Amino acid sequence: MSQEIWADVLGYVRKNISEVEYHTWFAPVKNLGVQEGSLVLGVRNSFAQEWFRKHYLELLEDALRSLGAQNPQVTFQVLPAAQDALLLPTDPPPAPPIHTGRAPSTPLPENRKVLNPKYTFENFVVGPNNNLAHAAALAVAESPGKAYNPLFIYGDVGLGKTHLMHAVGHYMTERFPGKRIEYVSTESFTNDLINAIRDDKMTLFRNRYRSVDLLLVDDIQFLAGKERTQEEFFHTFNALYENHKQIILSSDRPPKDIQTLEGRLRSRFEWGLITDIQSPEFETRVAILKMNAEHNRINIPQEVLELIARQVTSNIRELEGALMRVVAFSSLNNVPFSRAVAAKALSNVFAPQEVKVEMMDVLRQVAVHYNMPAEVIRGAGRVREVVTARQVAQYLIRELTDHSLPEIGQFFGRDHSTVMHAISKVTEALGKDAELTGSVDTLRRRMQGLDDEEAEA
Ligand SMILES: Nc1ncnc2c1ncn2[C@@H]1O[C@H](COP(=O)(O)OP(=O)(O)OP(=O)(O)O)[C@@H](O)[C@H]1O
Repeated sequence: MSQEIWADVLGYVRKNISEVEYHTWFAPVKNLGVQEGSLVLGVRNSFAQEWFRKHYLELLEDALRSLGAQNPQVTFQVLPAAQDALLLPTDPPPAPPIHTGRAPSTPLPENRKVLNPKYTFENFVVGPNNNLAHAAALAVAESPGKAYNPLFIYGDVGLGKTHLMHAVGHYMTERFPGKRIEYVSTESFTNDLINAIRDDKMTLFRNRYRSVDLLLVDDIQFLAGKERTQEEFFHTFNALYENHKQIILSSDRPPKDIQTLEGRLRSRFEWGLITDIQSPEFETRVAILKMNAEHNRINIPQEVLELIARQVTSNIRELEGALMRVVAFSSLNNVPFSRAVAAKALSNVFAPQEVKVEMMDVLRQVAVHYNMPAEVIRGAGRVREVVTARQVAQYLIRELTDHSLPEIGQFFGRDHSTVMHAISKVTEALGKDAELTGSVDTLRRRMQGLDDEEAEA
């Protein structure tokens, strides 16, 4: 996690100094972690150490302040191995952290280059919001070119489309060493095409994209309106498809909603399987945070993770960012994790939750939604509709309030295991039962004070 803090600091620094300065001074710096609230940076020699103290200390402190440090501290240490090195060419920046323990057996350098090491199936938390997309991706990884071709995954930003595509790539690299994988965004595909036309290198371009075993194309919605690219992609698609090579496409919307997409491409996109990823529900968000914390060996209490999961509800990239902020805040201020610390760390980024939802609020809303008296929901009735409303109420109370399972149980005159059962019933049905999923979403929005228009913005 200290790598993420450092990445954030570097991002801040980069915006405030010139590129030349950045590469000369910051690229060679080694992040040595946060110790007792102080960011420790390894520099090459004592000259650099002095230079940093004089010229960049304030900037670094500002960067830490933007992460929530109240009394920002930076310490510079001269790296032993580099003590006598001159200020000569810089090291490459550190590789992104690799979270998975398994390394590909015979890694293909080019595959490794294109795939994010973090984006594996092992690191993908499966929930009702993404289980179909996950299952489809796994099926494709196991029998590429045979299960579903193409596999078309769509969903809003930051929900794991790229992660799943790369996971198939990693899986294939491990299972079938020697297979060629190409991952490309639609934008890069377009740029490559433009360059190939300009430089008269179309044969090379075609060979590159038509000789792969797995082609992953991100953000295919950007094909809209690009006729020449669509034409070329059409031929690429056909060549691969006819040779039973796997194609996976991602988009922010289903093919039928991509405007100005040629009919022949649209119909091809619909040949295989179209699957979507929805926003994760509370339990999945907590599970994702938990996995992230464990990978980074951070021991963070469940209740703190739950608070973060309540703040960030739709985008997983932002959810991870929020965890990073909480970790940064607590380590830079040298205070242990707590709900209060987390709330403070996130208060600059997210509006504090204005209304504190109470159990009774949830029950009332559920009663209105299902058109039955609140007391009936709380009562002992076993009629199916009543049981469903009761389970939804318990599920939402757990998600939207801070009450524990025994407290919720008491509120309904039941014990905590009944509540646990209700929650797992609803969790199981989400994504499968459209009516129930719709009810839960509507109720959640209503209670978070979002009307539908705002929620979609
Ligand atoms: N189910 C999941 N389990 C664990 N991490 C996830 C999951 N889904 C998404 N993530 C993480 O969330 C971040 C965003 O995911 P990703 O980049 O795949 O989103 P995306 O849908 O491709 O977004 P965009 O449309 O912006 O490209 C990544 O760090 C990814 O690892």
